Amino acid sequence: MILTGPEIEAAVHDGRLRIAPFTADQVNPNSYNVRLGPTLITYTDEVLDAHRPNPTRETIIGPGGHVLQPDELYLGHTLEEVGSDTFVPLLFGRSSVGRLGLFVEITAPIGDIGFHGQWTLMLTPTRPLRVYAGMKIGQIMFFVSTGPIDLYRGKYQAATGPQSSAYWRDVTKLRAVAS
Ligand SMILES: O=c1ccn([C@H]2C[C@H](O)[C@@H](COP(=O)(O)OP(=O)(O)OP(=O)(O)O)O2)c(=O)[nH]1
Repeated sequence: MILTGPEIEAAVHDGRLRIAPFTADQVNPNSYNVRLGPTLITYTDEVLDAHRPNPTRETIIGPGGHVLQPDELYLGHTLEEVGSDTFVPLLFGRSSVGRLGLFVEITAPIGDIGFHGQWTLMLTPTRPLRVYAGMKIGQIMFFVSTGPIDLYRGKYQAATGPQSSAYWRDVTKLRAVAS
């Protein structure tokens, strides 16, 4: 089951859902529109290494916006902190943004129950596209869960701003367990 707009609003008011900042005009019939935050990061190495941290360069989107280039992966973030200890959040693009050829996530729309923070957006344009900080870029849906809840304690908890891949932490952890 998916939360309807009025139920999203009710859940924010009674604390089952945390969206900060929250405004009623971002509520959709069955999702909440999230806005693009001002910070983008891009990887600087030509070849990325899944087993190591990869260096990044930061760009702050100015008042005139910033043109995203195809063949580049931009990690952006939501302005809002969104999370719930009750519901399962799923992030998608907005249709109007998809119609401009922009993907806002790559194969990983699922949020964990218990994750709280700004969401990292994986922005990949299909052609050059000027984006603006504060634009309503994506939407998050909330699913009712069933079964006991084991809250998220993962690598991206309490994220502020775009988070580069911490996959390397999985590898470090595996090596520590193996040794
Ligand atoms: O596009 C997305 C998808 C998810 N998240 C957040 C919410 C989610 O709860 C958290 C972790 O996502 P996931 O479980 O897919 O990451 P992981 O690579 O499995 O890391 P972990 O081991 O921390 O779970 O990242 C984002 O910021 N952006």
